[in-house]
Amino acid sequence: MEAAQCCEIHGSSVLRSHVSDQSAQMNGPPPVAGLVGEGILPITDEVEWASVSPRQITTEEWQRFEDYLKEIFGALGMAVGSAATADTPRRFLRALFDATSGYEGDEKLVTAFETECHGGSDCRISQIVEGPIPFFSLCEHHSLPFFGKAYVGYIAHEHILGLSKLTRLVRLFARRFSMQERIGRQLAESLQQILQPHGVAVHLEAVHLCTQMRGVREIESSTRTTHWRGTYDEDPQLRAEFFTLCGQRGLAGHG
Ligand SMILES: Nc1nc2c(ncn2[C@@H]2O[C@H](COP(=O)(O)OP(=O)(O)OP(=O)(O)O)[C@@H](O)[C@H]2O)c(=O)[nH]1
Ligand SMILES: [Zn+2]
Repeated sequence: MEAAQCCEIHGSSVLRSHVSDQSAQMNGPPPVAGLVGEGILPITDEVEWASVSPRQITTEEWQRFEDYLKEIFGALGMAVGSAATADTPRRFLRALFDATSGYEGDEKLVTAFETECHGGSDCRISQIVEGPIPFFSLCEHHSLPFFGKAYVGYIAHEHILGLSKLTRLVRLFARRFSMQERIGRQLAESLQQILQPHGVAVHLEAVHLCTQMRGVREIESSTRTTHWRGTYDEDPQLRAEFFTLCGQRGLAGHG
């Protein structure tokens, strides 16, 4: 289905972003890094994704956190101090820091290309759908993982995004303490802002360990969320086509 009035690729890079270096992340105390603010991203010709509130953990704080964890793990029953567990607090902290790297932004996130859409009926483009994009997040209620697949679609107007940037955008928002609904909303809102497309569609399927390994201990169900903007909001046929393009790959983690 031809979904909207639009475009062919014109070819110039028009949007760029910048954020701090993350290369030292896995090697001990984390570097100072920028924090992308909650919600909508500021989009201008020179996109700045960073520097809202740096994540700063000093060497002293890092050591203190390791000590807290050693005490907690020990109280829970871990044989702390054995050859196998001596570094567990440090590993755990690093893993948490890595899992929340979305707060630091992504310096390679935004490269968009101009299209030739001028809104005329002779200028049309169909849906662009990327997925499944695997993601991992931590629920902010229990700090336990939830993970699954994201599908992101849009109908371009004057700009399209480099395909890899859709994956980067999913990970930017997922790799934080979050909620599934928020990740979907942030994806929809940021794409709307970056590209000002005719429409945006976001579908997430995930399983939440906080409902599987504890609490209700429900291991069969998954959680599916959708967010629609623009033409998707108005057109059920477009939404149906989006799901067809997603391929109905099955439940999170099995697709
Ligand atoms: N809507 C939504 N809820 C979530 C998400 N992640 C976790 N939750 C829910 O957050 C709720 C927190 O509820 P509480 O009653 O405060 O916590 P709890 O006592 O641990 O609740 P139970 O998990 O039911 O045992 C739970 O129902 C979780 O299932 C999410 O991404 N979206
Ligand atoms: Zn939870």
